[in-house]
Amino acid sequence: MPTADTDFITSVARFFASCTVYVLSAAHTPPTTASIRQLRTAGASFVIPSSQLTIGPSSGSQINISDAFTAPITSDRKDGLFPTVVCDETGHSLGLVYSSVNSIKESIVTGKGVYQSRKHGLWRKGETSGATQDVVSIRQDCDSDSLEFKVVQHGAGFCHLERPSCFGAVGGIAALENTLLSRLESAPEGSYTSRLFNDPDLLRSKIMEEADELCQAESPEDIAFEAADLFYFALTKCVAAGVSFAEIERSLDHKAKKVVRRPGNAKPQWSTSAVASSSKPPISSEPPFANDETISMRTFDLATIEPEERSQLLRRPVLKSDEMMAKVRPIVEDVRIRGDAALLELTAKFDKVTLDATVIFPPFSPSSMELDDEVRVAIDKAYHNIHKFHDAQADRSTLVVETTPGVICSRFARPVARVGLYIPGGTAILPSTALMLGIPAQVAGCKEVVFATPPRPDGSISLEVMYVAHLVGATAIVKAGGAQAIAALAYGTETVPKVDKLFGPGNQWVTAAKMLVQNDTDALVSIDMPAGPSEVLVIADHTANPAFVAADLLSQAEHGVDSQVVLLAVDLPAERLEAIEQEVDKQAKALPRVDIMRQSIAKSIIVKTKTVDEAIDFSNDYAPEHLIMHLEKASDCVAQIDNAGSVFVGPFTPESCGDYASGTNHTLPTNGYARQFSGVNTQSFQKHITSQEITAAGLKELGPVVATLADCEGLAAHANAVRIRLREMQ
Ligand SMILES: NC(=O)c1ccc[n+]([C@@H]2O[C@H](COP(=O)([O-])OP(=O)(O)OC[C@H]3O[C@@H](n4cnc5c(N)ncnc54)[C@H](O)[C@@H]3O)[C@@H](O)[C@H]2O)c1
Ligand SMILES: N[C@H](CO)Cc1c[nH]c[nH+]1
Ligand SMILES: [Zn+2]
Repeated sequence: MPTADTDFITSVARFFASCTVYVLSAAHTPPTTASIRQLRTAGASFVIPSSQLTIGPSSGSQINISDAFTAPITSDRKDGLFPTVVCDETGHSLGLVYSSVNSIKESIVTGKGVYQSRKHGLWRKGETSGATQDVVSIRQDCDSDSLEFKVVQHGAGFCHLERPSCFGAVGGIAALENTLLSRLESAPEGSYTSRLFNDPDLLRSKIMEEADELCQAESPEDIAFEAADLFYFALTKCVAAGVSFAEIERSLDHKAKKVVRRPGNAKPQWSTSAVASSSKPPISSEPPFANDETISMRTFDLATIEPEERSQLLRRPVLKSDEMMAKVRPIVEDVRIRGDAALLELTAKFDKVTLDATVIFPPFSPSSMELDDEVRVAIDKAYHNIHKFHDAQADRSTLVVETTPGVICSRFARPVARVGLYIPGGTAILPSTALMLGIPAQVAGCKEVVFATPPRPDGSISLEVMYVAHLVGATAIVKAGGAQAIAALAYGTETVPKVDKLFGPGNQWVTAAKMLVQNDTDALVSIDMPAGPSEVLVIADHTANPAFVAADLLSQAEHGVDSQVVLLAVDLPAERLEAIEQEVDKQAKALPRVDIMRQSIAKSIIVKTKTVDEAIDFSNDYAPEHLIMHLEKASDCVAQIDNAGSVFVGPFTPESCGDYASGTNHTLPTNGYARQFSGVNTQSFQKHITSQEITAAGLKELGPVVATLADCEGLAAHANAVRIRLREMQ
């Protein structure tokens, strides 16, 4: 007849058959609150300090926990042993061993890995090799005839071949964690990981950057690529803080056990209004969901920020170029090797358009460019202004300088013969870019002018782009976008004509591909400049009209989620700045591309400055693509501008005019490249050749100088080419 005590023992034994025992080794005795909390967080039913291995009613029988744990286990082997899988804390298997009731009990009591050798009795792992183990948990399988030990392995590893696992190398996150731990201990000279350990700001920025990139990734390969980057930086943070991957897993398991679910909403700063989630956000005339969250920029005060923070503010929210290069390289290679077949496949993949052929040649049919009168007249007017300004820039004269009597040097321009013009068509089709690139090509006299632009969903090209192609005399139109279009133009395919120079703005795929092909000597192609996501910097003082300022900021923020706009507020009273911020919010919400603006504005900044000079210094360091000056003495300030793609002066000069029709070019350097590049102009389509003609008298004068310098360099043949003539003249 069962007593209360035997009932208790039976129920404890039954309970143990289905639970995990967590052992606190001698090192944890007495147990610390932290170690117990950690194990409880991991879901431990029992945390057993080795000094307290009995439980039960304080009066009456107490039960030894190791007895209770082993009671239900049965072996189906002749030798009565239990096959035991040993794995590390993250569940990677280290090897297969055997356990006996005695070895299990000793493991529970000591907290060390103890097993049963089939030949040599109890096997206290590491007793001779030093590769000991701390046992983290012991579990029975579903029918209680085999076990799993989770351990922290010390020394050279579990395997007798001094490898971490008997099954070979451990990869994935476990391997990454090991590498990070070894870098933390002793990093090789110049190790990037060690830089991350020592620079929390850099690590923070990388985590944010990678999280953003993961959100933007679309294809399965890109998502895997970005997630791996994010894991790397996140784990670096954990390792630096002494947090193991096992702890992360325990926290996950613990969360999974929670009965009450959190609502799961994002914090305000990470809601869709604040974070880029896709390179192609939905564009609709109505916001897809009611979103009343304020659309606002982050504000900084130049007077109170550290120099390091100022440098951070000068950086754009774009992907690092080496990361973009790694993504773009396979696309470019594919087109280089497989030509049209790859181009058609990539167009189907990225633009979701299945085409039979990619290139169309003139004459273009009238129906492919039939426009409303209003649009055609507007394009014609824009064409006129842009042509006028670019025609004036053409270098048609020959420069002639007589440097020494009888030594005549000259320089003259020739068109680049074959040019490729990229016209963006991702989130918006930009016929204006076709004008901005096609007109200077036409003025310069380029022989082959090849357009490339992503096709529309039905496989056609927009009527407006076709009309501009006709106006500027395009010789071919490639229906492709992104990196694949750039590769096709750079290398040529069976049908796409190869070009000598590539022009045009585009998203990060286009810009990275341009940078990549210009470095390939096989392509023998040059580029205009890196013209990536649009940006604008507005400097505003007390005279600025808040509605105008907001409208100018939004005009570039609507280009894409990776655009950035900057407002430099010069000594603005709080109410004035607030009025601008309210206008940004109000106007953005009334515009069709509000979803894009929510994301680009969230990455954008307001910087407060005390003086105009401070603002201009900041702007020169930022080197914006567009600079708008809403200043009392805007015209006077132009002389102070050293770095900018294009400058817009005064309250009645919206940047949009430069984008479309005033005459200046809108293809401009972004991402700070205005420090060293000009925007596209007519001379971008020209190259210069120098020439010289020297008379006998001129050579008599100059020849000895040349011969002396050639002697200095030890290049006797050079000197000889002069002296042979001088001798002839004597
Ligand atoms: N700096 C300048 O002068 C200037 C002028 C006009 C426009 N812009 C900028 O040009 C950009 C235009 O970008 P867009 O995206 O609208 O058009 P886009 O034509 O530059 O890019 C669209 C193409 O990108 C490729 N692509 C998109 N996501 C991809 C992915 N995940 N993998 C591989 N390929 C992918 C696709 O092939 C698609 O056809 C904007 O950022 C705008 O601000 C700059
Ligand atoms: N602002 C862009 C250059 O960064 C050009 C453009 C085209 N259409 C409208 N805007
Ligand atoms: Zn624009």
